[in-house]
Order: sequence, then structure tokens, then C-alpha cells
Amino acid sequence: MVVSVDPPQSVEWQGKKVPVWPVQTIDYGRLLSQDPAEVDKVLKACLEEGYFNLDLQGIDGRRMLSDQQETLKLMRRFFDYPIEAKNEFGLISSHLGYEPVGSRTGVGAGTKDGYEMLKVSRDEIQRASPKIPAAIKNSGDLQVLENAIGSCNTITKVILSALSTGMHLSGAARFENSHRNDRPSTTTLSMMHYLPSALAGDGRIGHQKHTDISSLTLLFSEQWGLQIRPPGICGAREMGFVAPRPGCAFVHIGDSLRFASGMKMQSCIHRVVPFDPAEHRYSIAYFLRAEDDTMFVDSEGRYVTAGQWHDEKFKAFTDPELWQAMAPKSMILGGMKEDGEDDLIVVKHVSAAGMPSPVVAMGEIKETAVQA
Ligand SMILES: O=C(O)CCC(=O)C(=O)O
Ligand SMILES: [Fe+2]
Repeated sequence: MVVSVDPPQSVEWQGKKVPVWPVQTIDYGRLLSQDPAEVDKVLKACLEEGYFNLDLQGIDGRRMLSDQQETLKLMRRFFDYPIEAKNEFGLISSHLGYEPVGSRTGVGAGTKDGYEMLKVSRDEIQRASPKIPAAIKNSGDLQVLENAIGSCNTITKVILSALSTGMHLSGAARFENSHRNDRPSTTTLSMMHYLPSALAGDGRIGHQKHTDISSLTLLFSEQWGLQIRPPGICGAREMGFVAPRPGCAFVHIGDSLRFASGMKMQSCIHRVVPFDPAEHRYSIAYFLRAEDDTMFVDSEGRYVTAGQWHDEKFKAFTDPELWQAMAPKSMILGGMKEDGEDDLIVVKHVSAAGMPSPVVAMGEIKETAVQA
């Protein structure tokens, strides 16, 4: 018997009650048929919240869920290889290659991130000999990656198309027309492995608070850890968890679609925290990004290309914390407003044996002004 249990409204985390925010569910099959009620529902979710769950359990989406499972198996195998094998090419460009743990700012002030990541771009997977580490460059693995990228690409284009219809856009003005496959873009599949605290190394924790550069982010994770700050009337509300939903992807708007919609859509403020510091967490994100030469007005009021926005914001992600703090906050959060203080992250140090160590730098650490 399948028992469906509503996600809890709050969870106990780090000794306090943290909200679990409700998330609307959109049906992929209905979206594919441009069902008017579903088109209205997805548009409303993007205008008011900037995120939703996409139910992929129908016949049109199930194959995408199996692509996700195959990708997970590949990732688990890949991240088990020695660093030399994983880092064969290093980070070739911002949207292609491997980044070891600790490459960016983490979730607490003075910390680095707690994940390693492999990115395969949509443009690269279509080349005759894609630059992918030899460890996973056999025909079976390449097929898994191609299927996953193809599936994610189709899903995100279906969402774009519904949003264009909902906003009464026609012809060249439709969002799909600035996300064509044959034009260069930084669209990429990003596979992330968050290490247990004891293995990540001292001061390496989570994924800093940010909004995404992308137009749409399609996120698959079966594990807890993702937190969002839903937009409120006077600014974003407090950080709370998103409950993973079996059979669903979590979809959110990024800066590019917020800009392309004339700031009408909400870019989702989010971060990743170690919900269970002892577990390995795996997540897959497909970042659908606009063609490099697409023009829009950004959060600074500048007329910029999607490529320029990507490069500037990516640099802010990887800059040392001090430089990040100097970047305009409107860039870091895509112009999204926050209401009130950031909440505090308690960084507990865990010994290699998995036991909390006596009192190593425990305490409340103010979250960094984050970038994405
Ligand atoms: O790992 C996750 O769940 C989210 C990752 C993320 O926010 C990102 O890569 O931009
Ligand atoms: Fe993100």
C-alpha cells in the first residue's frame, strides 16, 4: 500500500524549528499539452514564488526519471575515483569540467563550500569527442549523459513554452527563441556531491546563498538540504527547507528569466546546508541558460548580454569572500530583496570518527553575503 504523507510544515534542525515551505506541484503531461489551467498555474507560481515541483511520474516524464537514476549511478561511481582521475581536465570553462571541494565560498562566514562537482555542457556533449574524464568516457556513460541532458533540455523547453504562452508572447519574442540548441550558450548539467562534514575538511560546508544565473534550473535530489527564502510582500521571508518529493524535480527561476520577463518573475534565493552532516548528498542540476548574445536589462539597470551576466556573476561566485562582499548585492541576488536579517548558521565541527568534537569553534556564525 502506498501511503502519501504531506510534508511536515517544520523540521527540527540544529536545535530549532525550521520551516518546510509548501511548494506547488505542476503536472508535466498537462504542461506538454498546454492545458490552459496548468499553463496559468505554472505562470502564477513563477510570478509569485519563483519555484514549483514538476511531477514527472506520468508516461511523458517517467523516462526522464530513469535518466536521473542512471545519472546518479554514474555520479556515485565517478566521485569515488581518485582526485587525479576526476580532475583530469580540471575546470575547462565555467560550465564544463571538474571542481574539487572548497573551490567556492561556503554557507557560513569564513567557510568554503562542502561539495565537489562535475559539469557537462549541452554544447560539449554534442561534440564528436567531448572533453570528459576518461573514467566515464566510455560509450555507455556518454549515452547516460546525453540522455540526461536531452531529457532535461526537453523538460525545460516545455516549461519555457508554457510560460511564453501564459505571458501571451508570440513569434521571436517567445522565450524558446532565445534558448535555441544550435546557438552557443552556457547551458550545462551539473552533478554535485556534498561530502560528509568529517570528510569535507575543516571549514568546508554547504553551498552559499544565491540566485542562479540561469533562466530555469531543474533540480533533482532525493535528499534534504536545499533551503529557499520565499519572496514575501516586503522582501524574502526566512530560510526554510524544501522537502524532496519522489517522482518530482524542483524547478526554479533564475536571474535571466527574471530579467527577460521584465522583472515580473521571481528569482529563487536558495542555499544548501548539511541536513545530516554524516551523509553523502548527491544532486543534479540542469541550468538552462539563454543564448550568449541574448540582451536584457539586468538588476543594475544595465543592458547586458546573457554571456556577460554569466561571466560577471560566475566570477563573483568564485572570488575570495572579501571581494564578493564588494560586489553589489543586487548582482548576487539578481535584484531580489531580502526582508530583515539573515539567519545564523551553526557550524559544528565533527571529528573524523563522526563524533562531534568537544568544542572546536562552535558557535553561531553569520552567513556570508552570498553569490551564485
Ligand atoms: O545541490 C543543490 O540542491 C542545489 C545546487 C545549487 O543551488 C546550484 O548549483 O546552483
Ligand atoms: Fe543554485
